[in-house]
Amino acid sequence: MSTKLKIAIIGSTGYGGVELIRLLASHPLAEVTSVISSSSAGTPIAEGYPHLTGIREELLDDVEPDAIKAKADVVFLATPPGVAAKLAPELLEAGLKIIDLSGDFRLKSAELYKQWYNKEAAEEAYLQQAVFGLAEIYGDQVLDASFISNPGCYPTATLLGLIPAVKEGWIDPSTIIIDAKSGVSGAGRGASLGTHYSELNENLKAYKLNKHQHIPEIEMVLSDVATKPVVTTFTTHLVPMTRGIMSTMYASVQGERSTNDFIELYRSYYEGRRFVRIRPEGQWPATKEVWGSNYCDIGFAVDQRTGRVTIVSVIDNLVKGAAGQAIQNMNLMMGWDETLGLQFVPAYP
Ligand SMILES: NC(=O)C1=CN([C@@H]2O[C@H](COP(=O)(O)OP(=O)(O)OC[C@H]3O[C@@H](n4cnc5c(N)ncnc54)[C@H](OP(=O)(O)O)[C@@H]3O)[C@@H](O)[C@H]2O)C=CC1
Ligand SMILES: CC(=O)N[C@@H](CCC(=O)OP(=O)(O)O)C(=O)O
Repeated sequence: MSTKLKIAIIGSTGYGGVELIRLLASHPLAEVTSVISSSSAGTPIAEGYPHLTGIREELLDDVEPDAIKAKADVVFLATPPGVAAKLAPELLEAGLKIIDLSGDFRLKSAELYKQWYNKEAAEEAYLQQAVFGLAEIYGDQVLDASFISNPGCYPTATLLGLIPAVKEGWIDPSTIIIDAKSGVSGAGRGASLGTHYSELNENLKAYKLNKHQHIPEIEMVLSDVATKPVVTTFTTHLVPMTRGIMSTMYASVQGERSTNDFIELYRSYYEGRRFVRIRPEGQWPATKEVWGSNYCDIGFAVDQRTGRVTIVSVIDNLVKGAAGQAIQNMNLMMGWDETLGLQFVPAYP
């Protein structure tokens, strides 16, 4: 009998779920024992995803908590907002470990959740119990957790790019502007007018200005790090590519700091964290340079003329922004090396 950790994936037919399947297929200590769908139970997952032919031939299971409890030790939820809020509590109470990829448990205020997601929040006790799994920053809390709320894709790129400078007081948090761009897989597999080919191809669109649900998530963490309330301007754009997020951030520098000072600060802050790579002076990361990998690459340019720093941070939204970071959190929860099953070299070109 296999001694591997048993994994169930709810939402396995979505982009986040199918990326979990891809990454977990080569995990040395974990195996997927149930792929779950609320709409296609009883059909083979490879029918909707032929790239899984010969890799995952089993039928999709229904969302049935008792069956999940019998088949799994850890449950990943890669479901739309509102689903995990209802499903996670019962699974947690049954003793399962939960990693939720949706936004349902990230915000610790039910009121904020309702305001930004336009839905009723999960029960207060569970909002408080869920650990915000930004692994490089809150890894110590993840170690003891049985319930992880995986950060959003944009917040992952943005926060990893901002936290050291905010924490050290090297930038004025009230001046931060975040200009973020995402590939279309960030919107999930469902078809919509805004994401179909002829709307997207040869096009660049800003969306959800001042209304994006990741604004309170970014502000929650920056306020925690700055130990005072921080508000930011955060603008998202849709780019005609499949994977990738670039967050370009601007802020006023406090004190005399060069580009190299920032590079040294970040290298020291992230020392030993294998998934954050700090670029040398004059080199700014591109999304293709992290494609298919769990890396977050960060580059800097201080402008002595304006007194501002530009910070460029890139991730693959489906890996470090979703499934990869979720597996990194699982590794930490289990007391394993955080890089297990995640040591991919980015696919280039
Ligand atoms: N795409 C990305 O880059 C990122 C996504 N996320 C978040 O992860 C979650 C999943 O995103 P993504 O995979 O892109 O979305 P998709 O739309 O691609 O997939 C969502 C899946 O959820 C399942 N689902 C829908 N309703 C229910 C329900 N009531 N009960 C159980 N399952 C349900 C659907 O499968 P079925 O009908 O078969 O059940 C669907 O395949 C979202 O909350 C998203 O915001 C977070 C970070 C990055
Ligand atoms: C390109 C695109 O549409 N991206 C999505 C990201 C969705 C996401 O990850 O949402 P949660 O973090 O709330 O789960 C968006 O901007 O809403």
